[in-house]
Amino acid sequence: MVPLLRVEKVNKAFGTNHVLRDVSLDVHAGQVQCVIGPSGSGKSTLLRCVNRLEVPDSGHVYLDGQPMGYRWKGDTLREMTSSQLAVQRRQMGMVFQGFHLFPHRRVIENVIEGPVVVGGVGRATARERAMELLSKVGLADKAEAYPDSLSGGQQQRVAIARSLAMRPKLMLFDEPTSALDPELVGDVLAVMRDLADEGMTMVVVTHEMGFARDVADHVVFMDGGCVVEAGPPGHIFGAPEHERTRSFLARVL
Ligand SMILES: Nc1ncnc2c1ncn2[C@@H]1O[C@H](COP(=O)(O)OP(=O)(O)OP(=O)(O)O)[C@@H](O)[C@H]1O
Repeated sequence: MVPLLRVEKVNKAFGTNHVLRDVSLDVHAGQVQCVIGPSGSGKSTLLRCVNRLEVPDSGHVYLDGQPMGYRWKGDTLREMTSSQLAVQRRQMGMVFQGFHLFPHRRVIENVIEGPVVVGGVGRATARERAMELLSKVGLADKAEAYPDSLSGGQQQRVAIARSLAMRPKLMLFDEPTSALDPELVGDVLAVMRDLADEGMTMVVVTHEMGFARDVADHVVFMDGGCVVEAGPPGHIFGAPEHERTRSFLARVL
């Protein structure tokens, strides 16, 4: 079966800093993969290469069998134009550590912006769907509020609803709870857990080991820009094979 997402031997350097080294992974539809590892190991860069916010130096990323950033013309691969790439990128939702909401627009406007402006969905339909999504993330009563009046955890849940409004095939989360006060982390993780239960395909860069252990189908441990070890959480957390994995887990658990 073709994986929904395939990362194939991706390399990325910033100057002399070789940040990703031959990173490969497959994510199948409905899977949750958590990427863990020490600070600076390349986790965020990997996600950014997946949705092509960064362009890999070599290697490829395939979404549903289609190479990200390229299209076939006859039997040669041609680089996409930026507007073609934007369309392709929309198939992935991305949630960052910061929430990047529009501060001067109400919560509901933040959620309907993408479908209306980019997706060409009518306002009434977009609004109805946005209200469903805000209910899903537990914030229907905040639809008319401005982002600044919400807690960080609530803003992050709005950011998740906003990504979902574009009906992505896949959600990428880059440390979505790292900027939150500890007491707000649980609500965001609960929303992500619900998404996982509903079958959303997710790649989650996280320092939340409990989430990785309990929710992931597959855990990828990165260190020094390499995938050191990957497998089911029972294997990574219960019986890691590599000393680097063991010493990382001993530090964080
Ligand atoms: N745009 C950039 N320009 C230059 N160097 C960068 C850039 N983005 C990332 N790096 C470098 O790449 C390395 C890996 O960073 P990255 O953010 O991918 O790691 P990470 O594993 O996500 O770390 P953390 O857990 O702290 O977020 C770091 O040395 C970082 O300084």
